[in-house]
Amino acid sequence: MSILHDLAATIEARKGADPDSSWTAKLLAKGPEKCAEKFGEEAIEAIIEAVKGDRAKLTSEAADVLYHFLVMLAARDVALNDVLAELAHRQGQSGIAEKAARPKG
Ligand SMILES: N=c1c2ncn([C@@H]3O[C@H](COP(=O)(O)OP(=O)(O)OP(=O)(O)O)[C@@H](O)[C@H]3O)c2ncn1[C@@H]1O[C@H](COP(=O)(O)O)[C@@H](O)[C@H]1O
Repeated sequence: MSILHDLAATIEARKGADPDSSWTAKLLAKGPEKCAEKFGEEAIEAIIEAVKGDRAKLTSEAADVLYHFLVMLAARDVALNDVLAELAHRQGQSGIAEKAARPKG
């Protein structure tokens, strides 16, 4: 099992846990909108480090992004495996070819 799967399982197990004992439970208790907002904040922090070019800080912020991304998915009951299956489905398909094949309008 990958670290992302382990983390997703931990997050899932925090649903309904005591918000005073777990950051994940606290975040989930605030609802999916707050989880999405927090993900957005973390993404912006990662963007700032990417623009600055500080690789160590970008690495740390990227970890925050991945964690909060998984919390956001869990808040809306979207399984990590479904996201990975979507990525697998896209494998071998060029992004340029996919865009060109989209219906016009
Ligand atoms: N990977 C993480 C992880 N990354 C970041 N965070 C927390 O996310 C929070 C938000 O980080 P910020 O720096 O943005 O916090 P902040 O600036 O105080 O937040 P604001 O008040 O500004 O909104 C911090 O409390 C971090 O500790 C995480 N909390 C938990 N995990 C994982 O989730 C597991 C379960 O954690 P608990 O749910 O707390 O038991 C842990 O064992 C870890 O594996």
